Amino acid sequence: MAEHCTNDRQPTFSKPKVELHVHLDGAIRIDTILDVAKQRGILLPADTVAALKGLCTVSEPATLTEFLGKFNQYMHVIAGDRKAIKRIAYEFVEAKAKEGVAYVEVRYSPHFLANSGVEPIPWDQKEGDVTPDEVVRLVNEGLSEGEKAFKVKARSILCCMRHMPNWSMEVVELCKKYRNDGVVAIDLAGDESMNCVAYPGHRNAYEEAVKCGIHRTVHAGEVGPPSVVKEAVDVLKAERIGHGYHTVEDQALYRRLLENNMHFEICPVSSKLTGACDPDFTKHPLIKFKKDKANYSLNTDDPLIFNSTLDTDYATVQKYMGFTDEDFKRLNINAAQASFLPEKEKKDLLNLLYNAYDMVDSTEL
Ligand SMILES: O=c1[nH]cnc2c1ncn2[C@H]1C[C@H](O)[C@@H](CO)O1
Repeated sequence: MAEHCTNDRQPTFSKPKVELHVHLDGAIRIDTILDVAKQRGILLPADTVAALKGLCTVSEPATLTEFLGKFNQYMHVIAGDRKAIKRIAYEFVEAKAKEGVAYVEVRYSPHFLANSGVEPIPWDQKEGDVTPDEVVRLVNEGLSEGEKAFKVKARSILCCMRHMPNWSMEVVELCKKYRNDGVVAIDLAGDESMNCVAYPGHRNAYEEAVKCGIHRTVHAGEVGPPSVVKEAVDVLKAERIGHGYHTVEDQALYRRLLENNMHFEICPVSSKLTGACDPDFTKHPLIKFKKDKANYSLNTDDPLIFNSTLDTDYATVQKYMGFTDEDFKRLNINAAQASFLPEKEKKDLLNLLYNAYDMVDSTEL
């Protein structure tokens, strides 16, 4: 995209930000993929940053299915490698610090990074000994070391995958096991255009999450119809909606979610390049969300694949949707309020934002 952020200019919104929707495996550095491939003796179809970037990124609007295919290019390099898994988590926090993020919730599928105790073994890997459980421990370690090194608060969300309902119960068990080690919620990601209705495996996992007080978000209404959003809210008891653009096509549902102050995790650049929304940003549903004072955040989703940074998203909505600094403050405060942090930590985060934004309290906006 033409309006990409470069490091030599001021960010669109230079105050501390909160990011709630970003995939760890969609946020890996290209040079790290090359480096790990070299170390592991894995031959890639490209051996320079520029060439590999060409294979891993989408620059023109595609479909969600085509976009998800990009993960096939590199996931086998990182999956099943303990050092690499920890490294991508650590480097992720470093990248967020550079973007001015004060708090981030990063999500991933533990099964997609494992090569043992997962059926089927993903990415055509040979069986090894890195289980989904160990993946979570390694990511927790990388995030926690990153937090200390880069002064960014980082928590994680574990993803169930739409096409893999048999993994979901284990995902919620991992959320329970690691709830005191940085895991704050469960998510349901993957190809909503192919699996519209959540399988019983997902429903059971979310029921268990409700029972155990595990926070819940669901990818819904990204490319799928409003009925997926309705199911996410009414059946899976989602507390936040990942994307949710197509909610606006069901007036009654949209009104209800506005009244209930449902939080939408909006990813502008992603929504164009996955074909989720009209590529003309001046027709984006976010304009309606903004007009209606909906509760939403701005997020990168998969910065590796979109060749973007958080600033790309901020610059896009500033340029095409008239977002101002006041709008950015308001949406970041909403993001902090919708975060899955415990109340005391949420309050601290909100105070950090109020101070940085020269605000006394939330009633100012
Ligand atoms: O935008 C997305 N929609 C649905 N699924 C997604 C999106 N971005 C990434 N994913 C999938 C692919 C990843 O491997 C997985 C876990 O992070 O989640």
